[in-house]
Amino acid sequence: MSSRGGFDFKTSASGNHRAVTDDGGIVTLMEYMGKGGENVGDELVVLFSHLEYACKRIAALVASPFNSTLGKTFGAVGGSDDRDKPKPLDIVANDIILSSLRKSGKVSVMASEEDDAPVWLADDGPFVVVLDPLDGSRNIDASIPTGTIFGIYNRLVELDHLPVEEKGMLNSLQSGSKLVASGYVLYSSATIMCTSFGSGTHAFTLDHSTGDFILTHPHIKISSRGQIYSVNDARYFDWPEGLRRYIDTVRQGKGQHPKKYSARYICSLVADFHRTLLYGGLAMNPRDHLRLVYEANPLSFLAEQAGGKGSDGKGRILSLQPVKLHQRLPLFLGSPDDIEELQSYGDVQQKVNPGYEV
Ligand SMILES: O=P(O)(O)OC[C@H]1O[C@](O)(COP(=O)(O)O)[C@@H](O)[C@@H]1O
Repeated sequence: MSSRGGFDFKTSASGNHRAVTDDGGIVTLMEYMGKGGENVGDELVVLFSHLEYACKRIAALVASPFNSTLGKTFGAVGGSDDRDKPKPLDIVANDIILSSLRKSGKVSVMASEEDDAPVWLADDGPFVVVLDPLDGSRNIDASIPTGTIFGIYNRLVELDHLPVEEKGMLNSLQSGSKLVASGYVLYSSATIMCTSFGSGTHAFTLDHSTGDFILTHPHIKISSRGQIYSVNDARYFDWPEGLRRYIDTVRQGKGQHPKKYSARYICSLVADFHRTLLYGGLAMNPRDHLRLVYEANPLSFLAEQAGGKGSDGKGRILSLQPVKLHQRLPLFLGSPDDIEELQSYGDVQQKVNPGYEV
């Protein structure tokens, strides 16, 4: 048994850790963040308690028998013709999170993949939240896993004097290296919140009987190499030469790691990344598709905190300065040695993007 952050960690025969209190009890997310654990500060705890509540509502919604109607895309929402139509689930998820963050009083601005511009919430909110409320929502009707991705920054107080629109935008365009915390919530057979406050990556599993997120995966360590690559393989003929050579090499077991790699692709970023964190290897989307602010930065932060890497195929994601809120880029996440080997092929970013239909 070892001790970290005020809690003891028991190691099972399989090598997994489980956090326990002195009296053998379990550790909830709120306890872990609080004074007996990481002590991240009361304001962040309040923010997380609201985010946690919102994500539990989304978890219930994606598992609801009524979401087969809710999940359908009805085109633009908001016009008078749309008044009685159900909203797509990613818009509903966005509304749920916005309302929770507003109630927390701890968020000055929220920038969401679903909104054209950041939404200013409270002048004195200490934090900025960027998020993708329901990634992978195209999978909902087949009950394939989806997820919420979020990043949290401090409000830049030196910008307080600027007009709301301007300071909202500049606060939301902070570099990933300034993240205070980030995370995702995976809605799958289990609902899992995986998060980092800058000292390791930890996953908490929702206990539906109590409504608490329980620490189940403290200090996740991604293996230096894996044996799995995750990519939309049907795009092979649109890939650049370097990426084709890399994938051809590792699937034949002729790479630096002399093992034949296997392919896995759920086409739901949170699920593909979660598997990669736990099993190692690479999760990638080589075309300009995923968003720097809402997806690449928060997930790269988690990858690095677990000992892995987040790259755009050339260099470190967290060192990039976002210039546009909805900026898209190629994304490669995973085991450090696998990412380095991939980058050594040079030409791995997909330049052509012909507009795929599925
Ligand atoms: O079509 P591709 O290139 O395989 O992209 C799939 C990726 O797109 C996503 O569905 C996100 O796309 P959206 O932001 O358009 O929903 C990810 O969950 C998934 O990893």
